[in-house]
This record gives sequence, C-alpha cells and structure tokens, in this order.
Amino acid sequence: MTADLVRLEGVHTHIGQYHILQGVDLAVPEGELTVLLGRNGAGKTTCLRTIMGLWQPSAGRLTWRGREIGGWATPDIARLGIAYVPESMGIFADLTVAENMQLAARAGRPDPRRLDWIFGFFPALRKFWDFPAGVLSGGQKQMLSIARSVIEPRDLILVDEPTKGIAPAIIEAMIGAFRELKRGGTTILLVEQNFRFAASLGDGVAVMDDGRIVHAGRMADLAADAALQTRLLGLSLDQHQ
Ligand SMILES: Nc1ncnc2c1ncn2[C@@H]1O[C@H](COP(=O)(O)OP(=O)(O)OP(=O)(O)O)[C@@H](O)[C@H]1O
Repeated sequence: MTADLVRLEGVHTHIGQYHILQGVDLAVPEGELTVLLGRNGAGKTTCLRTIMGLWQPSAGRLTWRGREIGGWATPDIARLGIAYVPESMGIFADLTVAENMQLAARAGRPDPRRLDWIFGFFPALRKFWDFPAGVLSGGQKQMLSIARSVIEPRDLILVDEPTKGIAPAIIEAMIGAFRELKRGGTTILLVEQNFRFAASLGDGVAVMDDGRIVHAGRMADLAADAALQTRLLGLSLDQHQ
C-alpha cells in the first residue's frame, strides 16, 4: 500500500474573520499525482497555502509522513522537501532565466545533470537561458516557475493552476513534463480547472466545494463517469475544453 506523504484531517483555516477551510480531509499518496478540482472560490488555493504554512490551520491535523506539521513556519515546511508553485508564479521578470534558476538552487549553483534533465522536458528554458524572464510567453513563464520548484530534488510539489491562460501546445508539453517529474520520484498535488488536463494526469482526485472535500477517489473512475462529473463539476468531460 502507498503511504500518504501529506494528510489533512478535519482541517479548518481562517483568513482574518473568514472561515475558509471547514474541515478538509485530504490524503496525498506518495508517488502519485493528485488533482484538486472545484469551482472558483471553493478553497483549493487555501488548501495548498495551508499545507505550505502560508496560512495556519485553526483546527484539525496536518501531517507529513505521519508527523504533525500544523503551525510550522513555511521555511521549515519547505525544508521537508515541499515546494509551492503559486498561480502568480513568483518569477523575477528583470532577471534572466539563468538567474531565476540560480536563485532557486541551493548555494546558487544548479546541478548541471539536473538542469539537463529539466531542459529535456522544458527545452524553451535552454533556448531563453540568457534572456530576461519577462520576455517569455505565459506558458514559458509557467515552465520556468515549475522548473525552479524542482531544481533541487523535492518529495512533493504543490502546483496551482499551471494551465491557466496557456496555449494547447504548451499544455501538451506540460503533460509530458508532469509525467517525467513523477517518474523522477516527485509526488504532485495539482490544483486544476482544465478537466481534460487533470484527467490525463491524475492518479487520484479530490473535489472541493465550500471549503470541504465533497468527493475523493481515483481519477480514472471520475473520468469514466459522466453523471458523477456532472454532479460534482457541473459539466461532463465531453463538454470541458
Ligand atoms: N486573503 C484573503 N482574504 C479574504 N478572503 C480570501 C483571501 N484569500 C482567499 N479568500 C477567500 O477564500 C475563498 C477560497 O479562496 P481560494 O483562493 O482558496 O479558492 P480557489 O478554490 O483556489 O478558487 P480559484 O480557483 O478562484 O483560485 C474565496 O471565497 C476567497 O474569496
């Protein structure tokens, strides 16, 4: 049986006076790609930020390999081997692609073999290596942002909507990249709205609504069940872009 890397059990998160996560139960099994789906405002980003320690849970258990990490500071959580790729990407537009990667690498020196591996699935980064990151297309910036998160080996990456506003050809490249990252031993928790993309990559799936998980299971089962998709997501796969 696969062990869970991260587990949320009855997790509540407040942002100021707002009660956003209202008892989230979510397991992220090691070695898998788990997709978190749900309508806008359901609480998906808040879930990722809570795991990363950017919001503190106000109740419930948040564990890493069985160890309670709720209340830990973000740098300590990052040191466990977890990286977060926010929707805003967090890249430095005035710095070159190379400098962006160097800033993400321990000691400022990316391991050349790891860099070659990354160039294998994100070749545009090699091409634009000495260009300011600001000149990259939206999809290429997304690639840089993901590449930064894995320039050091990570056990888990949390990725927030990498396909948002991205051309179909780049989405195809992204599918290949996530498969390769998984093969390289990284567990992935992916927030997505693009169901086709999510369905082609997901091992497991959880659907959020109103700050709770309303469905959790295998992605293959959800992808094969149009009625369940309609009930949970409002649309069946055929109707999704
Ligand atoms: N900093 C904040 N202050 C107040 N409310 C917030 C804050 N951040 C998020 N929220 C609220 O929390 C709820 C959940 O937001 P969250 O971003 O987690 O949802 P989401 O499922 O990721 O949605 P989206 O797909 O739109 O990003 C929303 O109602 C949002 O308005």
